[in-house]
Amino acid sequence: MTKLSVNINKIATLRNARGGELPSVTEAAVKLQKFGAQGITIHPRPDERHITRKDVYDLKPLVTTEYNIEGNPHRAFIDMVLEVKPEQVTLVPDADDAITSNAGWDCQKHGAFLKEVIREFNDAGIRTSIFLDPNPEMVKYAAQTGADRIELYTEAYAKNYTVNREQAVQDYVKTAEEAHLNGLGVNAGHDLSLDNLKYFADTVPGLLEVSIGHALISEALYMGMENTVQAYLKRLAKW
Ligand SMILES: CC(=O)[C@@H](O)[C@H](O)COP(=O)(O)O
Ligand SMILES: NCC(=O)COP(=O)(O)O
Repeated sequence: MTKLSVNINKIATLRNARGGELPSVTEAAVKLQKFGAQGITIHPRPDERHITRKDVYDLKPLVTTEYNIEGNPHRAFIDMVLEVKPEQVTLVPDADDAITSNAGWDCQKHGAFLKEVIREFNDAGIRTSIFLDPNPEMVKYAAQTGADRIELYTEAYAKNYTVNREQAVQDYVKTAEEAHLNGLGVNAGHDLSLDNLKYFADTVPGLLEVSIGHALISEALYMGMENTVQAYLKRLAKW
């Protein structure tokens, strides 16, 4: 079964537009889980443009499914995650000024650094996942870091899905297969949507979790949160 973790960054983007508490990030997290989300993902960025440090702590007691915190492991991020102790941390090599995540790790180049950081999270009992481009060659280096999982960066898939979906998914299948051979679990995310999710989940072997934010929160504006979460869960169902 592939779990649906809803990324609520965009709820915070909307809230921050006015500086108040509407819409509430915590209320959204509670409702999304009630409507069937099997996890909540956030990506607190250093400039707090959407999720703030306060949100990270406020959400902890309210996420009763699986709490996944994404980010670039600068010292302040590492310390916050160690304090909050989510079920999973996803390491993403974002530049501080990146508009959104735009690349996976070069685990060959940054292997020693990742190994050190991942040991800290492992010691605290927090599952680790590292954001990776669909490149099977990179998997053995990812495995050497001691990470539990990889998260496949699906922007290229989403972009090419409408052009040629068989071709768009190929490298993801190969990378997932290589990950399984190396004992790594496989997550995926970025620009997944109601349109492109089903084919990806049906085709990539052993997909444990998808984290979806931008499209899901946008679709919820039209369809409502409950209908939207249910529609995503249907795309992930195997029967
Ligand atoms: C790690 C990842 O894939 C991202 O999709 C990210 O969580 C989205 O961040 P923004 O919401 O800041 O674009
Ligand atoms: N890890 C990916 C994520 O959390 C959400 O990405 P997106 O759906 O907002 O592109």
